[in-house]
Amino acid sequence: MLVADHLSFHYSRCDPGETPDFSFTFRLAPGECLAVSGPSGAGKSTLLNLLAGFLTPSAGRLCWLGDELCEGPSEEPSEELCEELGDRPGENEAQRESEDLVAQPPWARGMTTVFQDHNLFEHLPVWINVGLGLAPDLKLSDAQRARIVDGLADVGLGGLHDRLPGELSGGQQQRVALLRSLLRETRVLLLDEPFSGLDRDNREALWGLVRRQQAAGVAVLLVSHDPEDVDALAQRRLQLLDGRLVAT
Ligand SMILES: Nc1ncnc2c1ncn2[C@@H]1O[C@H](COP(=O)(O)OP(=O)(O)OP(=O)(O)O)[C@@H](O)[C@H]1O
Repeated sequence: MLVADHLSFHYSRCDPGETPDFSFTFRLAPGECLAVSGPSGAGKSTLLNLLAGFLTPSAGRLCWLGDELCEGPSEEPSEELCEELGDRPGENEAQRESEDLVAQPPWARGMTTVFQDHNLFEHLPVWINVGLGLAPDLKLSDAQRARIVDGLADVGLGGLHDRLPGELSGGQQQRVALLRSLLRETRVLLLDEPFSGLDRDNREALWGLVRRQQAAGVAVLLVSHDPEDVDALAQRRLQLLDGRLVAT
């Protein structure tokens, strides 16, 4: 279970009132897909960046199956979270007061993020871009090479292994980026509008890959405005309003 308990943040360069004080509380089970929507500027990217560890919260806690990913210095955990973690309320209070923030770096969190921009390596061919998701040193086993070939075929890029990203359309680049993330061993997948601009066939193929991850126990947080994507994948949905996640 991924548990965010009053995970809080404020952009320090912003005046009070200019952006909300963000405070995120939710849980996400292994194999579950939670969809998050909200108006532009509501804080969806901020939420993903806090979960992934690219932003540092000012308070609150983030845990995966009792493993502390991030613990803020001042916030006392809710009774609900204590129950989940087997702590007693107040038990760690003295210790927490004397500590600074404890946060695991992004690479240690077991999370994979697919951003709206594709983040592909422009000088490397498609199959290597995908392979980097499986083995950063590119020492790929035969089984891993086969997964790349099968995965590229699954997302309709079967003949394009050796192309450079600049030789692909925007939608094709998006599929390469998504495939790279979906083939990675991960426990939480953070998806930021991952299917926008793709046609129905390609979206369905990618939904299939996400569902396969869920079946393997990967928890998915899907930021999307598209009701079809949400209906296809999400078991639960929340809205982001005024810096808080609320039931839709
Ligand atoms: N680096 C930053 N410094 C100051 N304010 C920021 C920064 N990044 C985002 N913000 C502000 O924080 C708020 C939330 O931004 P965020 O990008 O998380 O929203 P979003 O819901 O992802 O928006 P969109 O749907 O338009 O991508 C906005 O008011 C934005 O202007």
